[in-house]
Amino acid sequence: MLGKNGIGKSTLLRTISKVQKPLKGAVKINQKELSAFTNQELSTTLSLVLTERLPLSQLTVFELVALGRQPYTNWIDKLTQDHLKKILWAIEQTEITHLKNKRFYELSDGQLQRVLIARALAQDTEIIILDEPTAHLDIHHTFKVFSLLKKLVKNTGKTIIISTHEVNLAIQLADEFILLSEKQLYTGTSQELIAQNAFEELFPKELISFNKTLEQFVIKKN
Ligand SMILES: Nc1ncnc2c1ncn2[C@@H]1O[C@H](COP(=O)(O)OP(=O)(O)OP(=O)(O)O)[C@@H](O)[C@H]1O
Repeated sequence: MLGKNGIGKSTLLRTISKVQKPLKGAVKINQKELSAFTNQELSTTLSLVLTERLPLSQLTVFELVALGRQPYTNWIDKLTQDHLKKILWAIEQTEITHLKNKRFYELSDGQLQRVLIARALAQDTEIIILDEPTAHLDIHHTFKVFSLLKKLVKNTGKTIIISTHEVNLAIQLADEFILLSEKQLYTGTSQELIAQNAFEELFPKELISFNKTLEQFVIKKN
């Protein structure tokens, strides 16, 4: 999901994930109105990864990821072999095995982001929603998170929806776009959006412009 600052990306993601009520209209997941989902149903259908700082606690990385199993267990001390398997799989997929026993407050932003993705994976939902998952990351860690998400889509068939300002990277990696602009909402593949000149609507044209051949935004020389 792309759109300039303040256009409404987080609001739309919060609406899709039932954190807030729709300002207008309705949300349906698999033909069912979101308002008809119980909390239990929703937490086994959709997981949400936000960039907000977590409340301070003594939780280890393993325990934080294990919390993803809460919709199925309620208590960490009742983890069965099946739960354990899913938690370890999530840890392995996100390549955080070496961090398993660390306290989560010891982690770098890039490591924490992978841990939160692991928790969402452990939650085992069809849909994962991430609001600006690379907000505080350098270009290397941004790419690491993007390629991890791409790998997960390929390996698990999950639907992963992210909002991002990393337009150039998204054009290379995302299968489909939702692009919010003041005029309208565009959806489709990058090629479909390029054909509609949708990327040009993201930003004012004085400083950067969209280069259709490169399929990237470039800085204007003068
Ligand atoms: N459909 C809407 N109608 C009216 N107000 C809206 C709508 N969507 C969002 N807003 C308001 O616009 C403001 C910015 O929204 P939001 O934080 O969702 O934008 P954003 O695209 O996520 O911004 P950023 O990229 O800076 O994080 C908020 O005050 C929000 O309440």
